[in-house]
Amino acid sequence: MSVFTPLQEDEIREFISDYNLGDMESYQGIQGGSENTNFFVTTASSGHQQHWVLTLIERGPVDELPFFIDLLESLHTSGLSVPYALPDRHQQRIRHLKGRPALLQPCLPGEHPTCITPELSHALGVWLARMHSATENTSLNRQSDRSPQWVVTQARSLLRSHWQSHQQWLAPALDQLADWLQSPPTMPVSIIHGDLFRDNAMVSGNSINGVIDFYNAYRGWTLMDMAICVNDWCIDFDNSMQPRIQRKNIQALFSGYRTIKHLTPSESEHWLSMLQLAALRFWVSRQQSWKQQAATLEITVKDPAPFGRLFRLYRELQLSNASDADW
Ligand SMILES: Nc1ncnc2c1ncn2[C@@H]1O[C@H](COP(=O)(O)OP(=O)(O)OP(=O)(O)O)[C@@H](O)[C@H]1O
Ligand SMILES: N[C@@H](CCO)C(=O)O
Repeated sequence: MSVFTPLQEDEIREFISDYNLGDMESYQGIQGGSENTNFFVTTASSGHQQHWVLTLIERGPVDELPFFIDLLESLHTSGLSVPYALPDRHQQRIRHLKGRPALLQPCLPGEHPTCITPELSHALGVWLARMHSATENTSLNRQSDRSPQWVVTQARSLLRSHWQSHQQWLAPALDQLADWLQSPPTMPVSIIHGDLFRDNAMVSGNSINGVIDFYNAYRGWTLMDMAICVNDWCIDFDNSMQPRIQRKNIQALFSGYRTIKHLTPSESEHWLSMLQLAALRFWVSRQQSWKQQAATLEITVKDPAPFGRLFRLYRELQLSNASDADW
């Protein structure tokens, strides 16, 4: 469920009336999210319908909302389709409803992708490169609360509690990642999405209509965004739940990215470490959500295990000295 704070029709109608969008025609709570309360809202003015998403921010970094509002405004201004916060008639973008910060954003058309093709992967690469180019030289800044060091520290703690059965291979893998982070490589940075899974993209066929849910965005390695996308979009799991790398989709994602941005030798050198870090990041965060939310039946908790298997696969590739050409 994702309507944590129910709203009455009158409350939504009054909220919408501050935006000069005409009459509210309909509204509907959105199921499926796990962080915030979202409603689809349709307005009509002079027979022209428009579709919006009303979000009540329930948790997360509320103090940092101005960063997210500025980021989305900046991406929107750069021509990227994102849910920027619409200003009301008083030029307020962040408002309050039922005691929570509330935003009204355009509803992006399309669906979350299910079938990932090389063409769609190429389009994703282009989209990522456009976002990175748009933000690399801005003053926008935010530190991640899930930094690489945080990921390794949390993983070591989980190794002692929930992941003891992985001790033999995982302990040295974490030591190696920690060593790598002791002298982090110099690689390009920008504001990155940080969570661009399939369920944070809206697509039609092989086109990306837009990207949503920027609440994990921060200034960091652009290669991390590539790795997060590859791990969700370009990996399938076979019948025995083992990860299978979809190489054509990875190549297409990179070729799309390269139409706008170059990759540096340092990025090529550290790609396998970045894939590991990205897999570990979500193995850790899903395991923590599992612990925290197992008792909350209303929230769908995603299975951490696939990211553990993926991290292990990358570790084995690293130990076998696999070159890019081998996989
Ligand atoms: N601007 C938008 N345009 C179209 N659909 C949207 C938009 N915002 C949200 N949605 C829909 O609502 C769903 C939940 O939104 P969102 O992912 O932002 O919620 P959340 O609670 O932060 O969820 P989670 O963190 O679990 O992804 C999305 O998967 C999408 O289907
Ligand atoms: N995309 C994340 C959840 C939201 O951060 C995951 O699949 O674990």
